[in-house]
Amino acid sequence: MTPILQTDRLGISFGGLRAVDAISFDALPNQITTVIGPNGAGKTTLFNLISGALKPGSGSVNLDGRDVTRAGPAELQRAGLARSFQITNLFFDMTVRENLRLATQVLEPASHLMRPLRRTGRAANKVDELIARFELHDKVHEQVGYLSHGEQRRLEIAMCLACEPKVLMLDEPTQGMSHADTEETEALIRGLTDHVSILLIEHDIGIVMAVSDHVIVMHQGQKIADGTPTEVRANPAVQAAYFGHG
Ligand SMILES: Nc1ncnc2c1ncn2[C@@H]1O[C@H](COP(=O)(O)OP(=O)(O)OP(=O)(O)O)[C@@H](O)[C@H]1O
Repeated sequence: MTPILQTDRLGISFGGLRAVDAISFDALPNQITTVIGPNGAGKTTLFNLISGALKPGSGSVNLDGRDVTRAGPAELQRAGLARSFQITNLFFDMTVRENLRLATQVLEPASHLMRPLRRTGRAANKVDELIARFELHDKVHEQVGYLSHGEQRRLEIAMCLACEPKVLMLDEPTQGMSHADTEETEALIRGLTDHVSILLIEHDIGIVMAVSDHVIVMHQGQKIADGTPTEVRANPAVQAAYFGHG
């Protein structure tokens, strides 16, 4: 299977610290690829390099067969990469439907951009599809500021899907959620893989084991293991670095 996303010896240093050290991995289409590792391992920095927030010092990133190593966030979005920034992309004084409608605006032809939002067409259909998929029917007219934390985080993921990305990057999507919300979100994320490939950062090993197809383990900037959740959990180097015993 051809990878949807690939990094090749991707790296960056901050002063003398090699925060991401020659990381190569493949993410396959319609799979969940999860990056794990102890605090400070370099996971967020790796995400920043892939999503164009940081320019790499070395190596390359390839998205669906295209070299996107030096692309900025806007160009990466057009190329099919979406990254959830937790709930920071939401407009809290607008309704759920208004938030989704704004996020889907990118699907409108450029000639429509300065016109009032249309109630029909591709973008409006996308809003309806997202409302159904994320089970937001009874929340559509609610102001986002009044939603629960779990609902806000799910809405943020829905908004990332509005531009129909090929790869969705999620950084601890269930952080701060109740147990029930976490289980619901886990199932939801799993269900998204029929449309999108997912790159995940996750600390909770239970979630990692439950949702991942493929796990990449980082430690001190380096990749120390790469495999299925079961393979990675059985790896002595991972147990030593990540679980604190060998
Ligand atoms: N902009 C920066 N300038 C200097 N050092 C940085 C910068 N960003 C990250 N670092 C350092 O790089 C290393 C990797 O940090 P990073 O945030 O990527 O780790 P992480 O695996 O995401 O950790 P956590 O799980 O705690 O979020 C850490 O030692 C961190 O202090």
